Amino acid sequence: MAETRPNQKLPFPILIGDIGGTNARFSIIVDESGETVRFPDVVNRNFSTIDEAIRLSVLSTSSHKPKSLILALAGPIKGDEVPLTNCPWVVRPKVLMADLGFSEVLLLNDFEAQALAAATLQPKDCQPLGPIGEAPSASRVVLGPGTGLGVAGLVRARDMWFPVPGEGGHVDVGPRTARDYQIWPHLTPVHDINATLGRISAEELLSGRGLMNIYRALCKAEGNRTPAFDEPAQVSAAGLAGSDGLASEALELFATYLGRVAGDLALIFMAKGGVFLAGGISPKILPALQSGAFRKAFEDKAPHQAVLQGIATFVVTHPQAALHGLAAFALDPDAFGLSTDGRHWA
Ligand SMILES: Nc1ncnc2c1ncn2[C@@H]1O[C@H](COP(=O)(O)OP(=O)(O)OP(=O)(O)O)[C@@H](O)[C@H]1O
Repeated sequence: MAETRPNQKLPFPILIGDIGGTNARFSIIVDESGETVRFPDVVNRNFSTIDEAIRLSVLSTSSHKPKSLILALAGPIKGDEVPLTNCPWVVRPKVLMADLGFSEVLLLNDFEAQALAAATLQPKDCQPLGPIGEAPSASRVVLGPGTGLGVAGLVRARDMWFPVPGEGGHVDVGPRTARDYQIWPHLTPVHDINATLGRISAEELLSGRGLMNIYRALCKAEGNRTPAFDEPAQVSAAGLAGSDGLASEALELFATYLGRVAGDLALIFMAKGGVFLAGGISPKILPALQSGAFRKAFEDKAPHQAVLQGIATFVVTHPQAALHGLAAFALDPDAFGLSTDGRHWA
C-alpha cells in the first residue's frame, strides 16, 4: 500500500514527467541548485508502456540516474495501478521502482501541476488578457481547455499555496443571451443514458470538441448549413483569419463562454491572485482571447463587476508549464500544502 510522509524533499536526482493523453514531457532535476536536464517530448503512442518510454527516452540517454520520480497525470490517482485517460498506458509505481531503480514515486494530477505552475510562473511566461499585468500573492484559479477542460483552484494561506484539483470542468453552463437560446437546443449534451434532458457542461463547450460543438450548433441554427470544417484547429484558423463568418462567431462564443466560466470560478475562489488559462488551446487562439469578448464576459458578474474588474487574467504561454510546477514543488515542497496521502510510494 502507498506510504505517506510529510512534504520532505524527494531524493535527487528527481525525474519529473508531465504525462498527457498524446504527449509526455520529461526533465531531470539534478540537485538542490535546480540544475535541470530536459528531454525531447515523447509521443505516447510510440511506446507500449510508460516504463518503456522512461527507459528508452530518458534513462538510456542520460548519465544521471534519477533516485525519485514525480509524475503529473491526466486522470484520477487511486491504488497501485493508475490508468491514464485518453491513453492506454497504466502507471504502476511499485513496478517502476522495482524495474527502473526509483526509491520514491509521487503521482499528482495534471491540473494540480498546472496550479503549482500558476503559483510560480514568471511574468514572461504569461500573456495578460485585459488591463492588469501583475498577479498578487493571493488565491488563484487555473483552467485549461484542451482535450477536456481541466480546472484547479490555488488557495493562498499561511504563506503557502494549496492546490485544489477538482472536477470544475463539469459544471453546468446555461444559455443567457438571445443568441445562446438559438444555439443551445443544437448543442450535443453530456452523454448520459439515464438523463431525459442532456446537460451542457463547461467541457462540452470549452475543449477541442467543445469548439466543434459550438460551431456545428451555429451551422444548425443558421438554417442547417453543412459544416465546412471537421477539426477544431480548422475552425480556429478560419475564425482567426476572418475567412468564415460562422467560424469567427464560434471562436468569439468560445472566448465568451470561457470568460463566463472563468469569472464564475474567480468568484468561487475569490481569486484575487488571478485566473490563468493553461492547456493547449488558449495560446493557439490568443488573438481571439485578447479581442475583448473574454474579458467582457469575465467581468459581467453583477453585483460583483468591481471585484472581477480588479482580477488579472492570463494565458500561460510557458511551453512546459506542468513541468515548471513539478520542479517548483520538488525544490521547495514546504511552499505548498500538498497532501501526498495515497499517492506517494517509498
Ligand atoms: N489550433 C487549435 N485550435 C483549436 N483547438 C485546437 C487547436 N489545436 C489543437 N486543438 C485541439 O486541442 C485539443 C488538444 O489539447 P491539448 O493540446 O491541450 O492536448 P491534451 O491531450 O489535452 O494534452 P497533452 O498534449 O498533454 O496530451 C484537441 O481537441 C485538438 O483538436
